[in-house]
Amino acid sequence: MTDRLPHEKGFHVSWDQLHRDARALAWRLQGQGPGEDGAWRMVVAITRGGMAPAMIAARELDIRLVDTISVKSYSHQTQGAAEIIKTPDMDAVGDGTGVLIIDDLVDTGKTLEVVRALMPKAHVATVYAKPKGRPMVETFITEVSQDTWIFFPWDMALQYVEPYRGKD
Ligand SMILES: O=P(O)(O)OC[C@H]1O[C@H](OP(=O)(O)OP(=O)(O)O)[C@H](O)[C@@H]1O
Ligand SMILES: O=c1[nH]c(=O)c2nc[nH]c2[nH]1
Ligand SMILES: [Mg+2]
Repeated sequence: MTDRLPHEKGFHVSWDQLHRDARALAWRLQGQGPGEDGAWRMVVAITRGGMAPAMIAARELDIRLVDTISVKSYSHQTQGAAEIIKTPDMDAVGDGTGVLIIDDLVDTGKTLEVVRALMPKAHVATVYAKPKGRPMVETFITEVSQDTWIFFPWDMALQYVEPYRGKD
């Protein structure tokens, strides 16, 4: 086992940055819904990564109806087939009109492929997007290259690093 990750680039996101970017996403979505005054009816967070940005966006957009969909596809950084293991309340979702689906990021788009099939009329928004999955998302904030791994604050901890001098 190596302590280096098999990805060329890392994009490290702090809690503060995530909060700012999720609020920017909400700002972009505000008034774009199909309801009166462009309101959205409901938020569906894709667990687990979508829950933090969904909570922040729901707060900013004053949406009280929030549900989750659980999709399992990655084990660490290796992807398998995407599978829905828990659906939201489909009576509330209906055909998806006025529903905002929120995730932290789209990478290959496989997760969103199965989510979209369940709620075809919903609006899909992610905070971050990689080029391959970008066509699966209607609204996003920041794009990173396909060979970048995004590190989220819930997967990291502050730790001591050696100064540059003395490393070699
Ligand atoms: O576009 P894709 O290639 O499908 O990848 C994107 C998905 O992968 C990650 O979730 P993951 O399945 O790792 O689960 P988690 O949110 O519970 O960490 C991320 O949060 C997205 O949901
Ligand atoms: O934390 C993560 N960062 C990523 O870049 C990514 N891509 C798929 N799934 C991911 N999870
Ligand atoms: Mg996820």
